[in-house]
Amino acid sequence: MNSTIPTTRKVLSIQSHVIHGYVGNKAATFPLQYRGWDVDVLNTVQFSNHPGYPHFTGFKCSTEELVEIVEKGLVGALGIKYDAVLSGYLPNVQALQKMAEIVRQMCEKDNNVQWVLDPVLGDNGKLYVDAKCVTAYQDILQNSKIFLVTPNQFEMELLVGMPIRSLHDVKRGFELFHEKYPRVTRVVVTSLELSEFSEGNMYVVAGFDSSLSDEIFFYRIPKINATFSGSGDLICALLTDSLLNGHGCTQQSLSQSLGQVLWLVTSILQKTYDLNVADQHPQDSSMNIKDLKLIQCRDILKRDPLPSIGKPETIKI
Ligand SMILES: Nc1ncnc2c1ncn2[C@@H]1O[C@H](COP(=O)(O)OP(=O)(O)O)[C@@H](O)[C@H]1O
Ligand SMILES: Cc1ncc(COP(=O)(O)O)c(C=O)c1O
Repeated sequence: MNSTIPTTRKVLSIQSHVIHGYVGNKAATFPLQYRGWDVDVLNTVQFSNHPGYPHFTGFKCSTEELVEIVEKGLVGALGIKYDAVLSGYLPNVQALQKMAEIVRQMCEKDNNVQWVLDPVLGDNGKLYVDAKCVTAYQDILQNSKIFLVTPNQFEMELLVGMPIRSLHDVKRGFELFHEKYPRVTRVVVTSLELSEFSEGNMYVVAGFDSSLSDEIFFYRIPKINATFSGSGDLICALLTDSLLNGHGCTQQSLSQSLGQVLWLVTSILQKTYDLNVADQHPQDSSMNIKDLKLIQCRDILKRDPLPSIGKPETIKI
């Protein structure tokens, strides 16, 4: 076999599906495919559109259906070897626990499988899953070897059990996270709103890689004047690509990968915003942007090599 031909990486993505719009698997699949991944897509729910719209219809998969597809089908009968498993929204605590147990075993049996876990719990102080999922995620993070976890600010607060409002809290939060969940190697906390940066209208995105250093790093991102659904699912998928796809010769550090992924996400959100402004009827002043314009952003997704959003700042633990 010609060793210069790169192998195509395989990921199993376990997330929600919407027929219209781009959240969950709809936000992850196209970007991953466009960046060269073979994506096996397991949809945990099938909704007409995401629940941020006033109405939606659809159905949820039962725990038994989800378990059977992975255990009997993908792993059992087909014996597929994945490079990564990406887990996101699961419809109830039982499905979350069972699916996590299956993924944990997949990673234990095969060291090559890397688990990227997005602990989908809620946003802006509001849970959008059963409260029992909080302790379920805490147990999963304590007991499983996980490559990367991507909580938002609220989810990180729930996982470490303290409010995070300042850079000092970020430092303490990461320390607590590492004490509580030593088997999790990398953490990226997306869109932190911190007291130090409230004036400048900035988000902070912070990361820590326990395998590399004792430094927390963070990027400041100017806020676009809108809210987006699916941006969390998008950043998680793009981090999976950047950290595990082996673009270029050397494996990148988490901090380098995050800088490039933030360039991609910011470019996609800005283009989505610009297209929305161009499409808007004058009476639609609310900038609650429901659907990412992922297809219109395909040229952005294809950029290689990727620029970085800037240089990270660091905090010593
Ligand atoms: N209004 C915004 N302006 C600029 N960037 C944004 C905005 N909303 C989201 N993002 C980007 O999307 C990423 C993920 O969004 P976030 O809101 O943290 O995810 P979640 O949907 O999981 O809460 C952030 O790290 C940030 O880069
Ligand atoms: C079922 C489901 N999956 C995924 C998402 C997207 O989450 P995020 O905006 O955190 O990426 C939503 C948000 O509305 C959702 O309802």
